Amino acid sequence: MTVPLALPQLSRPLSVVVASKNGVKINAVAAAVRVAFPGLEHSVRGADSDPGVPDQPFGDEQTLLGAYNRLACLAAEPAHAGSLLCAIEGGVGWAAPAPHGWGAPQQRKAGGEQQQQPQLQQGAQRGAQEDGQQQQQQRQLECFAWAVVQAPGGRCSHARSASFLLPPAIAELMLTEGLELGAADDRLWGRVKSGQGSGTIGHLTGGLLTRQAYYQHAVACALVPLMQPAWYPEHAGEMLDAAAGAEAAPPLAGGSEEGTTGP
Ligand SMILES: O=P(O)(O)OP(=O)(O)OP(=O)(O)OC[C@H]1O[C@@H](n2cnc3c(O)ncnc32)[C@H](O)[C@@H]1O
Repeated sequence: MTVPLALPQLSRPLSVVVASKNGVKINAVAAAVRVAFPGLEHSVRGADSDPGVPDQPFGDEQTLLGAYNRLACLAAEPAHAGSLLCAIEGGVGWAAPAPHGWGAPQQRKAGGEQQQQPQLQQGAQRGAQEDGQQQQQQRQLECFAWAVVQAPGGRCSHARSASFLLPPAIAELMLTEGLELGAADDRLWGRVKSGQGSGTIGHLTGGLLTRQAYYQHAVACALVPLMQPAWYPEHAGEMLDAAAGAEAAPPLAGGSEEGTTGP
């Protein structure tokens, strides 16, 4: 049994602001909002933002920070009060290691069944450490993104995209020449601004999964608490605030209208 979506009842169209001018990100957010809140009247626009991390973030921590920094830029703009704010940051990092003993085929062949016994005895932690080092030695990179949303009421929620292994040739260009993923993709495959088109994932999957669709899922996942406030009590009322905004907010103590929110 699926849980019905909780569509916010708004007195005016929901304003959605995306922390990027990259059409891929704007379209990904627009598509996610359409799916998350079907039939809800809304507008979507992109705005400049500063991730405050290297142009090519490395690892989850830096990439998530970049997404939150972008969001902070939007939140600092008074004109965005009462809007749903969304930020996406693309990152790369060391590929997640396979369980101990599953890293390289030659290891499995060499160890055979005996190889599995030490795994149980030594525990997962040592295996993970060894294989983590192995990923670095093998210079295997994965690509992923973090999506962050801030409800009109101010509460944030984030989600990580799926990840995929980057081809060794791309990883080498990034690790040895310091290229961003988009630049490495363009160089290797003779493309132009691939990050604003189908993206590396689009190229590698023959269009089966584009960068936009890939990001749309991450944004939809970040929106889950806002789609189901009954199941996430901390998010209850966060979307309704958009409607409460300037028109319906009660006056502050003393009768002043100052401090009410709204575009
Ligand atoms: O205008 P902004 O929002 O900054 O868009 P961007 O694509 O440059 O922003 P990110 O910071 O999210 O991405 C970091 C880098 O990773 C690149 N990148 C990430 N995913 C990619 C993909 O699937 N295909 C190509 N490049 C990608 C991107 O082009 C950047 O060089």
